[in-house]
Order: sequence, then C-alpha cells, then structure tokens
Amino acid sequence: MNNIILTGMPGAGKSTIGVVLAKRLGYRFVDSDLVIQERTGRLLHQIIEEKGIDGFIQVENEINESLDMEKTVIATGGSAVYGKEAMVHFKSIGTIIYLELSCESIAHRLGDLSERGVTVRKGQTLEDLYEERIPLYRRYADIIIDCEDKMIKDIAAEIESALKN
Ligand SMILES: Nc1ncnc2c1ncn2[C@@H]1O[C@H](COP(=O)(O)OP(=O)(O)OP(=O)(O)O)[C@@H](O)[C@H]1O
Ligand SMILES: O=C(O)C1=C[C@@H](O)[C@@H](O)[C@H](O)C1
Ligand SMILES: [Mg+2]
Repeated sequence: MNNIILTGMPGAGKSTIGVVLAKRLGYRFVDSDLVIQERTGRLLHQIIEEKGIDGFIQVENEINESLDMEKTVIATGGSAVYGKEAMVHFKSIGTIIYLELSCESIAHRLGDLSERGVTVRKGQTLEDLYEERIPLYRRYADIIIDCEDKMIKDIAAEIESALKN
C-alpha cells in the first residue's frame, strides 16, 4: 500500500516533517503517538508510569500493528522500532523512511529525557539509547534521510524526490 512511515529518534522531526510532507503530497497525516493516547485514554508518560517501559512498548506495538490506512504519512513514536510485529506491518503497508540525526543534535533538541517520556531505562544515557536503536532504525528503513543541519521544508522536499526514484 502507498503509505509513508517516518521513523527515527525522539526529536528527529517525524511529527513536524510528517505534516509538511503530507501537505506537499496531498496525503493524510497520522501521528501514532496521538492514536495511542486516543485509544488508551492516557497520556504517553502515564502509560509508561502505569505499565512500565516494556508495557508501553507492547501497547505501542499492538496499536501500530492495527493501523490500517491509505495515502497517509504516519509519524511514529521514537520507540516504535522495538515493536517487531508493528515494523513488519509498516513494511507491508508502505515505505519506511528513517530520519537520521546525530546524537548531539538529538540531545540539543530533547533537553530533559524524563520530562519527554522517552523509554530510557535506569542507568541508560541518551548515547546508550542512540547506539541501541540506530541498527534497528537502519534495519527496517527503505530510505534513510540525513537530517543534519537541514530545514524542515528541505527535508520534506528531499523525501519527496527520494520517493520518485
Ligand atoms: N529540521 C529541523 N530543524 C530544526 N528544528 C527541527 C527540525 N525538525 C524538527 N525540529 C524541531 O525539533 C523538535 C522535535 O521535533 P518532533 O516533535 O517533530 O520530533 P519527533 O521525531 O516527532 O519526536 P517524538 O519521537 O518524540 O515524537 C520540535 O521542536 C521541532 O520543531
Ligand atoms: O523514543 C521514545 O522512547 C518515545 C518517543 C515518543 O514519540 C513516544 O512514543 C514515547 O514517549 C516514547
Ligand atoms: Mg513525534
């Protein structure tokens, strides 16, 4: 199917770039983080507090696996890549685009990790999380876009032209 699924670290720009890209392409836009909040009636950080990190990843995996749409740009949550079933599903319904950004830039954008509800385990640094996730983002990606020092509109344009090739 003809969807576009954006993956990458928290703060990489999936949600902001996703909506700009959807407008350019005349697609719908869905943010899977908001679908999770809507379906559970909870804020993301509340789910993490109530169910723990593994519980949150399970909820995210189940909801992402159930997403059924067409001609839609889907901005996923940074931790979506831990959900194997969800990622296999995304692969079957569209093109997965990994928005790559250096750990330094991610750190600069995120600020306090705990305030943002990132699924970081006790004792784990942002650098550890980055090293753990990068191979996963790369494994599932159909296209990798380097987002370093680029404006949102230029990244959206680059994705559009990469999709044509
Ligand atoms: N290319 C860019 N240049 C400068 N700032 C950017 C760029 N892309 C995104 N941002 C900013 O970075 C912040 C994080 O972006 P955004 O919320 O879209 O990330 P995300 O990948 O959706 O994160 P999450 O996984 O937590 O949902 C926002 O303040 C956004 O405006
Ligand atoms: O990268 C993460 O661990 C997360 C990113 C957000 O988009 C949310 O999906 C949630 O807060 C977890
Ligand atoms: Mg987002």
